[in-house]
Amino acid sequence: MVRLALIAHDEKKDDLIAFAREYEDVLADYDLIATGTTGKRLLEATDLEIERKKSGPLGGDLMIGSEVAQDLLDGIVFLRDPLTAQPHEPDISALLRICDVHDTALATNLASARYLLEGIDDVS
Ligand SMILES: O=C(CO)COP(=O)(O)O
Repeated sequence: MVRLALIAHDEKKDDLIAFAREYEDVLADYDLIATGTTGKRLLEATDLEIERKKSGPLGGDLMIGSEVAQDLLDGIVFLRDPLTAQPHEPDISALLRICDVHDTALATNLASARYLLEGIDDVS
């Protein structure tokens, strides 16, 4: 089964929720994980089952990065806020880097997130 991580910074959480609602039928067939607050918001807004990790600033990005390092994840949709400095920027960079190390599909905006979902069935 496809295992996908969903993450959004605060300014992007509404966008991710709208995206998850739009693709809810597709996402319902996936094994989903999310960082803490993103997961909470998605659980409230959809009927999806989601395994919640720690909140991003408390290590959630690193927990998801650990799954990437173990080749447990097929892809990540990570809607970053490019206009706001994040206190845990090193953790974010680590997650992006380990995706490149392991050639794990990573979408950081809605346009690429659509491509990722449309293509992920083919590669998994
Ligand atoms: O900060 C995040 C990603 O870097 C997301 O964390 P939350 O989903 O807990 O807000």
